[in-house]
Amino acid sequence: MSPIRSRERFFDLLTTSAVSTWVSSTTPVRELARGYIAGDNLGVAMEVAADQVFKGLNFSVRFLADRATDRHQAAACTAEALAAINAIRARPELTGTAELSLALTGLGLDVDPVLAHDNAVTVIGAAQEAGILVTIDDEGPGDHDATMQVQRRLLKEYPDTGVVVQAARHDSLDQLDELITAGRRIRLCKGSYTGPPSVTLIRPHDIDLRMASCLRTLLTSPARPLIATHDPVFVAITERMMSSLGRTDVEFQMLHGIRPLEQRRLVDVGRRMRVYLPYGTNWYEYGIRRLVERPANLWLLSRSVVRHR
Ligand SMILES: Cc1cc2nc3c(=O)[nH]c(=O)nc-3n(C[C@H](O)[C@H](O)[C@H](O)COP(=O)(O)OP(=O)(O)OC[C@H]3O[C@@H](n4cnc5c(N)ncnc54)[C@H](O)[C@@H]3O)c2cc1C
Repeated sequence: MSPIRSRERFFDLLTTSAVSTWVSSTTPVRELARGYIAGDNLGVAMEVAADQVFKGLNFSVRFLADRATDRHQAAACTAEALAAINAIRARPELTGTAELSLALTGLGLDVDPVLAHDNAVTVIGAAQEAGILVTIDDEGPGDHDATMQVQRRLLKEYPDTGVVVQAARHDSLDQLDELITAGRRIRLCKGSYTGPPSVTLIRPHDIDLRMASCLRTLLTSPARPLIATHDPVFVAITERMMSSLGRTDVEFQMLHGIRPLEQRRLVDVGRRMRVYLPYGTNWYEYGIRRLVERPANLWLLSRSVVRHR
């Protein structure tokens, strides 16, 4: 089985309710997973954001909401995004550095795509007034098509909205073709989710080749490239292409807790760097996804599961 497929199976096992109750209370796993989270609440996340800004980084906050299963939950998630906008607004030192990453499932995508759209409009409108950028996350193959439908509508109304392209999808280059337009903010990442073989590439080598093609397409386009990777190879290729193409508008993006020294190095050499700051008490699934992405963590995770059994 491909390492990516086994990683996804392991993630599925760790997020079943019986195992997750145990693993989330296992101290080393809990501590490691929480290293990827900016904090349990908005107040703490804002302190982390201010620290990043002090160090010369920009940031993107993401509230780790449950998937909304009714309008009430979707409204609560919308209210949290508006609270984040107000919290950023209240701190003048954060002016011009902030982005919100939005997961449409939190805003009601499962309940009704129209509801998710309307809630996103409320958030994007408020963010725009406050000078804060917004990017729509791609939550994986199960949500991709519904997300794209809502996103197409949002892009007509708010063309500055940032979008995500997961290189690992078979249709990633077609997606770039559809999305590329002058100035559009496009976040290119390898993609965290494995879908059926008809939807996503499975072999790491194939994903890397596709990432390279997407990178070339994006960097030679008039869109605004947001390169979301920790991979030293792709950081180096991006830097080399930036100098050969004379592009200075490229933004690097990395996740909180991953390669912080590299994040600082990029700032020190004059690159634009944004760190993604997820926050909230609902940290388990996000934290475990990050842990299984790193082979070095698998031993620790396997030991926790074996002890559980
Ligand atoms: C700002 C941002 C937003 C993102 N948004 C999305 C999204 O909307 N949808 C989506 O599917 N994916 C998203 N991703 C995740 C992305 O798709 C990858 O899963 C993730 O970034 C790992 O891929 P990589 O390019 O770093 O390469 P990899 O080959 O996975 O990793 C390269 C190197 O980075 C380091 N590294 C990577 N992951 C970890 C880790 N978890 N812990 C410790 N070290 C690590 C290791 O040194 C590794 O060798 C986002 C990533 C970023 C940075």
